[in-house]
Amino acid sequence: MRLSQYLLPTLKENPAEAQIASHRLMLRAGLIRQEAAGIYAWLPLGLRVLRNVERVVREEMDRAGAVELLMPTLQLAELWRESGRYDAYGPEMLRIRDRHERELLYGPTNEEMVAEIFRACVHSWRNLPMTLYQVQWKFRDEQRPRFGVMRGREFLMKDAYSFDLDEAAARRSYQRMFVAYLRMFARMGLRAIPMRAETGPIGGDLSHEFIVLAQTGESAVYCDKALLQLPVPGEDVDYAGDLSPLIAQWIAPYAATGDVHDAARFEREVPDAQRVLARGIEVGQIFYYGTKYSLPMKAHVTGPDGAERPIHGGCYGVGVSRLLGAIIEASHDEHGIVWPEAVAPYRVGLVNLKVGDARTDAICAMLKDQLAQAGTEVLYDDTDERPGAKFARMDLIGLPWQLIVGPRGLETGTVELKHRASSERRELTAEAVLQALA
Ligand SMILES: Nc1ncnc2c1ncn2[C@@H]1O[C@H](COS(=O)(=O)NC(=O)[C@@H](N)CS)[C@@H](O)[C@H]1O
Repeated sequence: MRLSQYLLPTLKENPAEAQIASHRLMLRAGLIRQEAAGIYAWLPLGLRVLRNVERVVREEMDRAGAVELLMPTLQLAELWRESGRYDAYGPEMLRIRDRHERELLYGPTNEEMVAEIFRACVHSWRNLPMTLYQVQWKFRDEQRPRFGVMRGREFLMKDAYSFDLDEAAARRSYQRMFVAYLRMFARMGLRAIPMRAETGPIGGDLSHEFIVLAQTGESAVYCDKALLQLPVPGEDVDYAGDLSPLIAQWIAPYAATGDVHDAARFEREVPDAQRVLARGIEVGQIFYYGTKYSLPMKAHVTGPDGAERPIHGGCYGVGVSRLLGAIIEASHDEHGIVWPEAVAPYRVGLVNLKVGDARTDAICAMLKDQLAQAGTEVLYDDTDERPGAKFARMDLIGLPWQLIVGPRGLETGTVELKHRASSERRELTAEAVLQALA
């Protein structure tokens, strides 16, 4: 992609309204633009990252056996009257009337709707276990949207819902999602810690939040340092097997957010040197809620004994748009964003220091084509701005690699390859660069 034909409205100054690094950097790097309080336009570079985060989430959900569908953002109010949550949900719910005066709402979550789809389509225990998921925009009319996409009003969520014959089976579905969450956040370069959590408006009696440690996080975090060193399950993890021993490793050490923290227990169980007191960002939350929705919504199946019974359910949410903020909070420096390779919008920023010079133009064209053939996405800075401005912008948008082509380097037949995260620079021949990036 040529920068001269791209939309990348970077900002020199820190916007006054941005209080945390990720909000500042997402605006300055031209990833998003606020259209209303808590409502953002996703500009080209930000959208590429959002799609990459979605890809990692989908891959791990699919690996764990979940099946993707897509539900509408608009829902009938009567669906929420069936579960009794319509009035209980409160002012966060955006209520809409259509031209026929029918009561609709912009979905903050989809437990009722997925139960309606399930009860219409599935009637036998032979179809279970089943976990359905979607990646869909949600609306919650937060009283104080803030920190950019971290607490928005319209935001992108992966929400999954499991359906099982009984509690034991439902807990196994819960364990599969727990492991899938450990994997997906690790692949995004994050260390997300599972913590027991309150269940709130979603309900149920078992829930874990997945928290990424960050100074600016909204949640207070107390945990055993052991949790920061546990190995994340590999891609060969056996989802059909018993995940209990693996899960036990992750829930044995003390971990709690401020609202459920037991100070006495923390002091008793965790040696001083192992105690972590930090702040964190909730990037995902999973719930087991049994028959909370299947009873009122009559989501039943016929069991092996021929009797009808309500399914046992759970739901599993990931803040897909929030993750861009969380990743930046966890991975930036004084020059800007440092994207992990798995989610970076482009892998290489190719900088031509003398656009219009036949030799630099030719080398850049060759490198861009060769890298594209090798499957490496390149953002080509073919603008005629000064080198200093080009370097600063490349550092700000945080692509993993910078490939700098200038007349002086070409005198000695070399180009410069810079690794953004380590700032390590190497003068290499074009061939060596292609090898290094293979
Ligand atoms: N206002 C918001 N802005 C951005 N992300 C949010 C917001 N509210 C929640 N999230 C993200 O969405 C995730 C799931 O939200 S939730 O309320 O915990 N869970 C649910 O809604 C369940 N229905 C999941 S299936 C949260 O862990 C958080 O990462």
